[in-house]
Amino acid sequence: MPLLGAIADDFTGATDLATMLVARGFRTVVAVGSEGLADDGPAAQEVRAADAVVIALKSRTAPVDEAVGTSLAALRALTDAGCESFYFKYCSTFDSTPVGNIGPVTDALLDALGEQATVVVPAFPATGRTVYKARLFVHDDLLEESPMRDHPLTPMRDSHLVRLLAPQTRRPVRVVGLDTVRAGVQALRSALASPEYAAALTVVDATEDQDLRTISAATSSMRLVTGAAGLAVGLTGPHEGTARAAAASRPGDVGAVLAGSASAATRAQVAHGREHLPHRKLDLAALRADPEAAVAELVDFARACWRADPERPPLLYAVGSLDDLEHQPPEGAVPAAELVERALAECAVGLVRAGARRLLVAGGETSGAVVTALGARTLGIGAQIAPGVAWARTHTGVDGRAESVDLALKSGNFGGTSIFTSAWEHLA
Ligand SMILES: Nc1ncnc2c1ncn2[C@@H]1O[C@H](COP(=O)(O)OP(=O)(O)O)[C@@H](O)[C@H]1O
Ligand SMILES: O=C(O)[C@@H](O)C(=O)COP(=O)(O)O
Repeated sequence: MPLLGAIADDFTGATDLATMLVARGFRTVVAVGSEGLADDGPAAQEVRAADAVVIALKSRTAPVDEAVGTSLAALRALTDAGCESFYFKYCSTFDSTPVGNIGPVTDALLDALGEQATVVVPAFPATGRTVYKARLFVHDDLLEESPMRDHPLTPMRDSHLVRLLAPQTRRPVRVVGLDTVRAGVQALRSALASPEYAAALTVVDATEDQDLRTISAATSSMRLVTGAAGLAVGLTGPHEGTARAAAASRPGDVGAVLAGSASAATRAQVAHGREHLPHRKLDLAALRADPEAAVAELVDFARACWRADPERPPLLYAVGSLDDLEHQPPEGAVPAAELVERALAECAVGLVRAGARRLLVAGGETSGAVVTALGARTLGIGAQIAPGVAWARTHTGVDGRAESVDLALKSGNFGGTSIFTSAWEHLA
């Protein structure tokens, strides 16, 4: 029975946290939404055999009420599954709109658990995210000076976590600095227990994994912690070295890369992919004119690529440079973000129908759309490709047939430049 239950506000975030938990010795299942856990179906059975379960939601940019509602439903499902401690996973770049959803969801989860306080820990040093004096850095840049300032859905124009969070929550937002963290577990625990912090959301500085281990130890009795996947570096599960799931696909299975992300790392990966892989850019005008035909054409292109060389997965991508971003749709037209998510999701279905058994998907929202369209209920985390990115084994439900497929859900800003060509080696 799982002890740890996590709620992730997007799908790449869910596999990111699950990858960390698996590395820390937790047999981990990612459940797609909480609905599948209510009955006693295969998803519920997989969850029962796990040490940790991460429920993947697509709530990061949803309206606040919806994000709160789905997060509370997830909490109920986790509690019913036997979980005793909880982790709200949001983005290491604190992606949120000015009205939420990190603050409202945290408040709602605390209220539902009858708890007053928790910590706010987006630091993830392995991916260059550090927090110092409550400011969030992405590698050498403040968040507001990083490429995240141009994100199409959640542009981050401030780096101060108190200023970002305070307007989103009913609770006071406090800060514990690095000096207290470095003073050790007992000092941090005492600080968090003092009256000033006892009913607050407390941003805790961390610049190294050791800081995260200290925070994790000092918060071990909190029923809810919140943060990026980095905080899980301090947890230890019962299955060290044996927690990873086996791959679903077999050598020789064909695959594809679907990139809906506009993030800086993905754009560099797309540029590399364009040099080494057969590729097609999504054409917004064609998708608006006749979406079915445009998707069918992309799937046909992939089939032709597989026939020519099954070893080279085709790359279907939305954004090569920031100039490709459409900020305002033509009058009455579907916004580009929705159009692209829908198209890549339909491509994924078409590709699986055509025989694909491995898909690398770039982008959190994009991954949510793809996984949902494929009808996947759970993801079993397999081999790690890069910090925060792993292959995940799943069973899709395309045309009512359960096909085993490996999915790598890559956060927009994660992974090295060559990940679209090198990821496949990790499935061998
Ligand atoms: N040309 C475009 N114009 C506007 N938005 C786009 C375009 N291409 C893709 N998008 C959208 O940008 C968003 C990227 O978000 P996401 O998939 O979460 O990537 P990331 O992980 O980089 O944040 C998606 O909703 C995607 O559909
Ligand atoms: O914490 C992170 O950075 C990731 O797990 C994450 O949530 C990424 O989101 P996207 O960039 O939208 O994929």
